[in-house]
Amino acid sequence: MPSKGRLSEIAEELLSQAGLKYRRQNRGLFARVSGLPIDIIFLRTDDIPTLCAEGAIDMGVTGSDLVEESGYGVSDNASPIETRMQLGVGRCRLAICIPDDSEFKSAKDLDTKRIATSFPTVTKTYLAAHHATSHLVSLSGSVEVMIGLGVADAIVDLVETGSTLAANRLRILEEIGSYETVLIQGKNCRDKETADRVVRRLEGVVIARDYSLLEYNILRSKLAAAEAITPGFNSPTVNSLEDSDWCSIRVMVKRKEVIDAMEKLEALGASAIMETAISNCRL
Ligand SMILES: Nc1ncnc2c1ncn2[C@@H]1O[C@H](COP(=O)(O)OP(=O)(O)OP(=O)(O)O)[C@@H](O)[C@H]1O
Ligand SMILES: O=P(O)(O)OC[C@H]1O[C@H](OP(=O)(O)OP(=O)(O)O)[C@H](O)[C@@H]1O
Ligand SMILES: [Mg+2]
Repeated sequence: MPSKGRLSEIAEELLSQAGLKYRRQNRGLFARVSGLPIDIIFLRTDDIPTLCAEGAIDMGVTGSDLVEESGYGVSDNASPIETRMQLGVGRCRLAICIPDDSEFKSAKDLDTKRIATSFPTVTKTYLAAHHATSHLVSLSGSVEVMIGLGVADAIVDLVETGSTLAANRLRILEEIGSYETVLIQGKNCRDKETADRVVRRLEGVVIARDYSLLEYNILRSKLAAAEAITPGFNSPTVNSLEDSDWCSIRVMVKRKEVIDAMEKLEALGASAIMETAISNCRL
């Protein structure tokens, strides 16, 4: 688990919702999960891919950007780590950024220019693919101020809301990739059965966060049209009502699609449409 920083909070909340309970004392670096054969080690987020690849840890929560930067992320059989799950949180983009008033038009224009970044490997690969060889200045943080300091002509850094860029009068030239928090597993994981249990538990939480349960009543004659609006995970559950012309539906719907689905169902004549949040599930 990440020992500090934004991913530490994200990971703590996910594990707790998945019922993996542990007590971390005074920002200690080690904790034991109650009732499961799992020990947690708190490490720097950016060291987690390497330590998993080296077999020091069996699984880890980290950013997919850091997995890619570590060089261990290539998904082929020789890779010492695999991404078991995308956790649906910590979403961000890695982008080449330049001053608001810069005249650079594309990555190619950065050939022979100076680029400050905490992602030298990913940056180098991207630039090479775009026929640019730049001088990379590798730093571990506060990259956005480097253009102002005269250290670089452009930067490659993570962007989430874009507020740090705006505050430093920078804009995105090109996006290199989109990333999120992931659960990784080492190839020589010592207890694959427990690893699978962790994955199943986290899946329950991650899917539940993404989906709501929608219930509504609909005329049987409109069932096919309603199913087209809310197809569900496999298919909706259909129950009979006292009035045999009607039926009641229970179905999983992506949270961000619920309002839209509700409107369409209402227009179709559905009634008693209700959304319920799911806190955990097994599908
Ligand atoms: N706005 C963001 N900025 C940076 N990283 C983000 C952002 N949103 C999500 N992330 C993810 O968080 C990871 C960094 O996590 P970390 O736990 O090191 O947090 P941090 O708050 O950046 O810590 P630090 O104080 O060491 O910079 C990134 O690699 C990325 O995957
Ligand atoms: O688009 P935004 O929402 O503004 O987020 C992006 C900023 O957040 C991160 O910095 P962080 O807070 O981790 O500080 P750091 O540079 O010290 O790592 C990242 O390196 C960007 O600077
Ligand atoms: Mg940071």
